[in-house]
Amino acid sequence: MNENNSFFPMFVDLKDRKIKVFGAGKIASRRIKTLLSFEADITVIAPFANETVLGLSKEKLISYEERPYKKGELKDEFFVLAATDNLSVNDDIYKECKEKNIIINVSSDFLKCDFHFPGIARKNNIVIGINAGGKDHKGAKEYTKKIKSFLQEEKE
Ligand SMILES: C[C@@]1(CC(=O)O)c2cc3[nH]c(cc4nc(cc5[nH]c(cc(n2)[C@H]1CCC(=O)O)[C@@](C)(CC(=O)O)[C@@H]5CCC(=O)O)C(CC(=O)O)=C4CCC(=O)O)c(CCC(=O)O)c3CC(=O)O
Ligand SMILES: NC(=O)C1=CN([C@@H]2O[C@H](COP(=O)(O)OP(=O)(O)OC[C@H]3O[C@@H](n4cnc5c(N)ncnc54)[C@H](O)[C@@H]3O)[C@@H](O)[C@H]2O)C=CC1
Repeated sequence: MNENNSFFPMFVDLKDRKIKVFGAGKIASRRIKTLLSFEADITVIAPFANETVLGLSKEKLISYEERPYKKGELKDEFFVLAATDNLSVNDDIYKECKEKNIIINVSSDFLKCDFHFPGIARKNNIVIGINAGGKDHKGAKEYTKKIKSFLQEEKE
């Protein structure tokens, strides 16, 4: 992993891309909502899902499979988010992705991320992604808030 340098902000077309999310709690659901706004094709796998995930599944905006991660299940995902609250499960998902060359983001370990999930501020066609290299989550959150309000206050 790249521990010293910054990550490159690659702006990617997610429309209809297959994304698997393991975990359906606070962090997973926040990220699923963001990814949906970029029109990704999302499957969520978790034994328990929160209201947000259940609601999105009911509206058929995502697929939800009520079960734990099964070793060997990954195949042709564009990328995978490991956002369970079980570190060893997150680690198993990470290892399978590495073996299969699938891009992976592990929310419990910044070193096990091929990419980081950014804070996002959007207005019309402008999309701004904020990242602090895994070294300052609070800073990323604060700058996201500041930039969001800057974009809102700006005249059309
Ligand atoms: C490296 C990264 C990898 C990735 O997951 O992609 C990562 C990793 C980790 N975060 C942790 C904790 C927290 N992260 C947040 C918030 C955000 N974290 C986000 C991104 C990232 N987090 C990636 C790049 C980070 C960077 O830029 O430096 C944001 C920007 C986007 C988003 O999550 O949507 C979002 C703000 C957006 C917004 O609010 O707009 C909060 C606050 C909160 O949730 O309110 C806390 C609580 C603690 C606190 O307050 O400090 C832990 C410890 C977990 C534990 O110990 O259990 C790890 C694991 C580790 O560091 O190894
Ligand atoms: N990157 C970030 O911004 C942050 C990351 N975290 C990390 O994110 C992870 C998730 O945190 P929360 O969403 O708050 O947890 P949560 O407790 O709200 O949700 C956990 C989810 O994982 C699922 N799960 C448990 N075992 C599973 C398995 N074997 N297969 C599939 N799903 C499984 C549960 O059913 C549940 O849906 C934690 O590891 C935490 O350390 C926490 C705070 C911020």
